[in-house]
Amino acid sequence: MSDTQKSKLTIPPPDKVSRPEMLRALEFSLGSSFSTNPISPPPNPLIIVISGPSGVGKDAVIKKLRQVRESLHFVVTATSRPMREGEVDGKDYYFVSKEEFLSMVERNELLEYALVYGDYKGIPKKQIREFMEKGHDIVLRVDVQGAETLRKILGNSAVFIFLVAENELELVKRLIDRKTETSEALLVRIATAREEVKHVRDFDYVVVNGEGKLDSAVKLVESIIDAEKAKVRQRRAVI
Ligand SMILES: Nc1ncnc2c1ncn2[C@@H]1O[C@H](COP(=O)(O)OP(=O)(O)OP(=O)(O)O)[C@@H](O)[C@H]1O
Repeated sequence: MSDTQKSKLTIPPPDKVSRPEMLRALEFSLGSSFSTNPISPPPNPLIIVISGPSGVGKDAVIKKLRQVRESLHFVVTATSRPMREGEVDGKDYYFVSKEEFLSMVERNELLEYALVYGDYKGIPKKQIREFMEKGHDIVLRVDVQGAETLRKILGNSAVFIFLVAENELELVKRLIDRKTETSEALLVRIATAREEVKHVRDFDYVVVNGEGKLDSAVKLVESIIDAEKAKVRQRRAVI
């Protein structure tokens, strides 16, 4: 009789013993006790880059995501653009002067920065490091140009999500209705958006933020995050 056959004999029928007795018998037969260690290690903190053309709804999606996912850290971008009505310094952006911004660049404090429509925007590195160390996932909101730079810096160590409207007309309507741009600025943004949508292939995921369907877009972003956290081969970003 083989060893396996012998050990099988020592296991009582399941209907004759309690669960603890059964566990003991199984452990005895296998020669080791059952582990309570997690089978998979905890997922790495994730960097999620959310991008898309101007007016597509990046801020709107992020605002909603902030309400439903408190564990995410939304990096506050530094910008030299003037504050819009209703915006709060330190919450929406860190509003700094052009001079202050350029000294942050000189001190190498920014992960990425760019001059966008005449204003500087950049991502403070320190904030990302601090929150990743605490185990938080990080959300970066950048324009398409910024996403391309970040891809060069971070490669596949971050997940890149491209937001689009259902079609060009809807995007233009949204920008018109927002009433935050002059006519000239509006024209530049629309012309740029036309070019930017061609860059969708550089991203990992595309999410349609359809008219009146903000909730669905946010749900899809949440599903992407969940799927990323369940990946066997996790991304590992080092800033
Ligand atoms: N799903 C949606 N349906 C209808 N309106 C929307 C939707 N998503 C966003 N909007 C509206 O469209 C306008 C543009 O959205 P938002 O300001 O979030 O865009 P953005 O991508 O952050 O733009 P920018 O890059 O210029 O800052 C806002 O007035 C916003 O309320």
